[in-house]
Amino acid sequence: MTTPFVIAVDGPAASGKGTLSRRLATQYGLRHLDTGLSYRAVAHALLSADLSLEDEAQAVEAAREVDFAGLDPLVLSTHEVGEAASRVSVHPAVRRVLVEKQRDFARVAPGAVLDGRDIGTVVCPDADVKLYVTASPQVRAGRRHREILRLGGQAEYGAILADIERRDARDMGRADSPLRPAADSHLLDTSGMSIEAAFLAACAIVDEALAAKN
Ligand SMILES: Nc1ncnc2c1ncn2[C@@H]1O[C@H](COP(=O)(O)OP(=O)(O)OP(=O)(O)O)[C@@H](O)[C@H]1O
Ligand SMILES: Nc1ccn([C@@H]2O[C@H](COP(=O)(O)O)[C@@H](O)[C@H]2O)c(=O)n1
Repeated sequence: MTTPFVIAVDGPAASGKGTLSRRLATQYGLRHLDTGLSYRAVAHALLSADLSLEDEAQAVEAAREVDFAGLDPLVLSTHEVGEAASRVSVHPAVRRVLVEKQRDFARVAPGAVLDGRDIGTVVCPDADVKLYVTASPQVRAGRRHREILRLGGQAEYGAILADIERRDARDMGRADSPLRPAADSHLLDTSGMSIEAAFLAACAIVDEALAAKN
């Protein structure tokens, strides 16, 4: 493979894009970047410094400091940080800084799997494969609920569903880089699919693209 092979995976919260992306990266020997963590890192920096999430200039400063190698999913994966991330991600100047860093990551051989909300539409519009992973809000809320309980936490299904619907509305409704499938993306609705079935369906799509590239 001469030029980096890039797989773009987009989708709404708790759709399973991270799970799928990690497996695809392992399967195809690619690097993986969860771009949601970079928006979470900006939000976490503002929250920790007691700064307003509406303060675009401070958010840009925090975005410039983001180092993908130093992102800690354990610290950044809380509900509070996720909610704050969806608020800082509406700032266009923050997006510009993070998108440049994400593109730099994708450029390195042998290539990468990036997951997020705008990978196929904005970050890597020329990606070799674009997947749009989704599932109904009820299915996604059920998965997240089970995940939290499995990890020993406490959560109420109704509150998670409300959170997912609010996050969808904000991510799909913002002016800059709203969440939407790229015109040339493959839609994977995993509402009735196991993790394994979703992975196999994605591999079939990637294998076809690899064959066409080589
Ligand atoms: N096809 C599937 N069937 C059942 N459970 C799934 C499936 N895909 C993912 N899951 C589970 O759903 C939960 C959410 O998955 P994951 O964290 O990959 O979603 P995500 O889209 O990356 O979420 P976020 O955007 O919030 O980071 C996890 O517990 C995961 O194990
Ligand atoms: N490419 C991306 C990735 C994420 N966001 C925003 O960050 C929030 C948190 O993302 P998770 O995937 O970790 O849940 C998300 O709700 C988006 O608002 C983004 O804008 N672009």
